[in-house]
Order: sequence, then C-alpha cells, then structure tokens
Amino acid sequence: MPSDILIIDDEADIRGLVAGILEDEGHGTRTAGDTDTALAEIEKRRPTLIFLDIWLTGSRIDGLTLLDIIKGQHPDLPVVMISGHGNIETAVSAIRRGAYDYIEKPFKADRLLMIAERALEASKLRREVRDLRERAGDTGRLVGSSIAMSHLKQTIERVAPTNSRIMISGPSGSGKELVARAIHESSLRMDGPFVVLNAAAITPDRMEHELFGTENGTGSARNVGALEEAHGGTLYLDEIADMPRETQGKILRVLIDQSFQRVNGTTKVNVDVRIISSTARDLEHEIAEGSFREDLFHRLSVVPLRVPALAERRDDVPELVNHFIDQISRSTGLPVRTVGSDALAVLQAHDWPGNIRQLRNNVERLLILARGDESQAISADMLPPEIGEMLPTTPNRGGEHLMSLPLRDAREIFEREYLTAQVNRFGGNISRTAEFVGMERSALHRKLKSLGVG
Ligand SMILES: Nc1ncnc2c1ncn2[C@@H]1O[C@H](COP(=O)(O)OP(=O)(O)OP(=O)(O)O)[C@@H](O)[C@H]1O
Repeated sequence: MPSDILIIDDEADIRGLVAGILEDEGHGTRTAGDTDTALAEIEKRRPTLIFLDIWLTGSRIDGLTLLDIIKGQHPDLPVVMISGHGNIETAVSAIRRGAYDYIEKPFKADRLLMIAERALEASKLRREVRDLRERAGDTGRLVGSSIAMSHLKQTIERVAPTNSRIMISGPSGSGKELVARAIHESSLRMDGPFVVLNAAAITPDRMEHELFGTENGTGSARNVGALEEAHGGTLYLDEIADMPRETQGKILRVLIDQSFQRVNGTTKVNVDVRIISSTARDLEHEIAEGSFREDLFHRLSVVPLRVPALAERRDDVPELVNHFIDQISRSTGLPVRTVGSDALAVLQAHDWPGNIRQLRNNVERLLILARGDESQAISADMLPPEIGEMLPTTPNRGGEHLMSLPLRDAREIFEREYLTAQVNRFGGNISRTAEFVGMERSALHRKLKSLGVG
C-alpha cells in the first residue's frame, strides 16, 4: 500500500522541502500550513504518517495540542515532530505525549527518510501484532454455555494446572485442538510454546523427522523436531491413531525416559514437555485391532476428556453463530449481519456431521453469499439448500420457516396448504377429497371453514 504522509508546517518552503524528499522516494504526500487545514485533511482520509511542526504561527492551536487531538482520534497513527533548535525539550515532551519521534531543523534528507520509514514500519508491525492478537485471542476462546460445554470448561480448569497427560476424544471438527489450547493457556506452561503435530497430515516416513528432528552426525541439530520445539510447553499430538506403530514405540520410550535421540543422532536430548493427544477414532477398537499400542494408550490417556459433537449441545448454536459472524467479519471485512430466528431454528435443528468446523464454514458462506439489504436479518430461505432442505418448510409463505413457529401455528399452516392442494387436486369435490384424506365429509367441511379455505 502506498504511504500517505501529511506534512504540517507553517513555513511553505519547509513543507515543500519535506514533501520533495519523501516524494522522490515514492511516498505520497499532502501538506497543511495550519492546524485547521491539517484537521480537515485528516478528516478527508486518515494519513499513514504525519510530520508536525511544534511551533505553528498563525494557527488556532499549537502543535502539541494538535498532537493530543490526533492521538485521541487515531492512537495508532504515527506522528513525527519537527522541532527548531530551541525547542528540543518540547519535542521530548511530545514523545511522552505519544509522538513517535522528532526531527530537528535543519535536517539532512537521509535522516528524514530514515525516520519516515522507521515510523511507517513500526506502525505496520503494531497493526499486524494487534490483528494477530485479536485473532489469536478470539479463536482461543471456547464459546458455548450449554450444560455439556460448561461441564467441559470446568474439567479443563481442573486438569490444566496438573501437568498430567490428557487424551482428548471427539468427532472431527468438534473443537479438540481448541480444548488443548485452552488447557495449555490455563496451565503453568502458558508462557511456553504450544506445538501441534498432526499425525494424519504427515507421511509415516517423515513422522520421526518431524517429531524428533534430525542431526548431521556431529551432535548438533540440523532440524529441530516438534518435541524439542515444545520444550517447556505443550506438544499436541493430533490424530494420534495415525502414528505408525514403530513411532508409537519410540514415543513410549520418550515418555519413560523424558529424553530422545534425533534421527541420525548420537546426542541425548532431554526435554520437559506435556503431551496432549487427540483422536476422532475409537482407540480401544484400534487397540483390539492391533494398530495402536495399549501401553502407549495408558501412558497418554492419564486423563481422558471427551469433546461432545455439536448435535449433543445444540443450545450453543446461536452463540456460536454470532461469535463466528463477529470473527469472520473482523478478519474479512464482510459486513456483520444478524440471523433471523427462523434461520437460527433451522441451524439449531441441523445435525452438523462436520461439527463446529462445518457450522463455521456455513456461517462464512452465508456472509459471503447472503443477498439483500445488509441491515436485513438473514432468513431461513437464504440458508444453503443442504442445511434447510432437510427440514419441513412452508413454500408459500415467503420464506418463513415452520421451524420458527409453535406446533399449533405450524400445524395450521400445514393443514391449510395440504387441504387447499388436495381440494384443488380433486377439482373442488369435497366428497372425493374427504375420502382421500380419510375424513368424514362434514368434518372436512368444518375444518376447511375454520382454516378459511374455499
Ligand atoms: N467451543 C468453540 N468455540 C468457538 N470456536 C470453536 C469451538 N470449538 C471449535 N471451534 C472452532 O471450530 C473449528 C474446528 O475446531 P478444532 O480444529 O479445534 O477441531 P478438532 O476437533 O481439533 O478437529 P479435527 O478433528 O479435524 O482435528 C476451529 O475453527 C475452532 O476455532
């Protein structure tokens, strides 16, 4: 993105000089000779960097007051003060008030460019860190207050500080990795690394390289493996059932010895790592089949923890939907939409075989594809067909969904639609209709009257 630098100085030749130097290096510039023009320029579009003269003769307010206003409105916008020889102290106090740096007149072109580039880089990094923090903090939060979820959160709090090995089981996409992260975040190792090794995504011949690292024969690591990287923290072994049997034996040795050797290595590497494993498969079955070592299972599964499928905690669906809408719109810039109660009812009734991951993907798709006015709630008829079609709908009611109505109202709508269609089908002949639908003629008459049909 091109930079857009605003230069605020009461002296036209200084403004011209600074703008010239910056433009020669490809920066975009704007200038302002007084504080009101400056505020108007900032209002027009937020610049990426500001050079601000401390002494502004002929302006309504002085440079420092303008700095306070800018920092109040745009705390992340870097401001570099331009100071004369006599007011270095003021420049220093400006830094205390939030300025990024100051440059003293007369200045060399190199120094001006260096300060500008450093300020732009620092502000870019700050923005990136904030985005990452926001995203990390957000994805790390376990959303849901259903009984099943509250239970899970309580268990996490209890087991997190204990350091014991945990085996998390649960269907794919149910949140096992998020649970492992939550355990790490509330453990005494929270300042250490959280390393993920997904056994399902690594070919058996690469597994030991990834887990133990490699050595070049001289005793030092060529590649550091996941175990070594996780020293002082937590190693999350995702889909542990996919570990080759031979590697299982080696992991068992690590658990017993608290040390291992790198591939092609001679040195003994000592590590202090807490292992959390996960499985979407039934490990007892894998053990019976002979594909998973029972002794390793018992070592890894000191505390077994089960993450329920989304279908077992449908109460969480509305909260999750709103959480994902916020999260997705923040990271993609898509507008935040509300979801109507009819659509929520359908989402809640769906079985979600792909669990929370599938729900999240559908929310994302909804936000991208949702038609209509942004301020209008997303209704049931906007849902992807495979979600909505599994449930009864009322085709002639403009998208209103039966699932959003109490039984009495839903039944009335259904009866009206059904009987109207049957009466039409028999050309208005009530006797034939009554015979087909299995009612007495007189009872059908009364029914049609009460429903306002005919
Ligand atoms: N309780 C929750 N609150 C908020 N987001 C959640 C929750 N559970 C899961 N998610 C989100 O759902 C997605 C899938 O979760 P995760 O990767 O933890 O599932 P998993 O069970 O480890 O999946 P897999 O079995 O495929 O490895 C992620 O985007 C995660 O952030």
